[in-house]
Amino acid sequence: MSTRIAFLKGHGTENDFVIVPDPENAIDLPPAAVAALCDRRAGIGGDGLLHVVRSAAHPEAAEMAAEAEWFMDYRNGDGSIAEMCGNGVRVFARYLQHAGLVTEGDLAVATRGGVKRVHLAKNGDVTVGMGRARLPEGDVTVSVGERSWPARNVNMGNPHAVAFVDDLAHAGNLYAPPPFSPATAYPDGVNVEFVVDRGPRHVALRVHERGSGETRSCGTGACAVAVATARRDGTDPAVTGTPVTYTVDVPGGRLVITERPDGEIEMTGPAVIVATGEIDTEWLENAVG
Ligand SMILES: N[C@@H](CCC[C@H](N)C(=O)O)C(=O)O
Repeated sequence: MSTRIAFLKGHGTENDFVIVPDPENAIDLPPAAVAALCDRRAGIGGDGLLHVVRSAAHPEAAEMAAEAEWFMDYRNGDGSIAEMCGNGVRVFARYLQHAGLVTEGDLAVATRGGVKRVHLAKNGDVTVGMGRARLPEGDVTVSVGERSWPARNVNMGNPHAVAFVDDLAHAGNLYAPPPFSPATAYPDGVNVEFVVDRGPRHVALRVHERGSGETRSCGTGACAVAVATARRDGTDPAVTGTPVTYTVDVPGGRLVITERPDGEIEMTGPAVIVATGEIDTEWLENAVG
């Protein structure tokens, strides 16, 4: 007889997630199970999965338990693990509110990228303190077909390569990760953002995410883009002493990113729970094989 596991489905600017509440970390979710659940035809479908666990119950988060009760055990759609997911944190916080585990206002969420401070606003927006970006040195070129562009390395806990292009269509179909030169530039893979200008302090992006393919939004990617654009525009707050805000349009909506002179970055955007349901564990066991 099959048993059932509760799940929810949510998204943040259409970066969508299967949410699996599991406070005591009792559900085994190997990569193949995550990939089966995120499969858009044979599973529930999602760019990634948010495993909701009490920090104290997870070996990777126990040290953060005093600061943050809940750990976002984030997985990419292919089952791989990533350090951080910006849209994921907003949706994670929205789930905690939806489940009555937190109320509107401020909370802390443990992630593999450290504890993130989150604010659930009355208007439905969610703001996350994303920490500081690192800008590793290195000249990298990203190509699509005949075109190639220099890419800026920006690390938001997870790696990003940001390329400014004339037209987002030049990024092509993004079915596969765009090739880099040197090919060894990112041994652990990378998320690639293609960026165009839309107006003063306003850009738009398309993204190919490591472990998920082209997605409709990437929160860490939008932060990486804002950071790279500020350096390009001469608005780097560490230099000007003034915070800078960029509006970043993604295919699935809009994110607003502010970087302060101390390097701290805040991201604001929506987060929505769209469905609840039950996973048939017999199906999942068969899918995993
Ligand atoms: N969509 C996420 C990023 C998820 C992780 C990424 N695919 C990686 O492997 O680093 C976001 O909103 O930040």
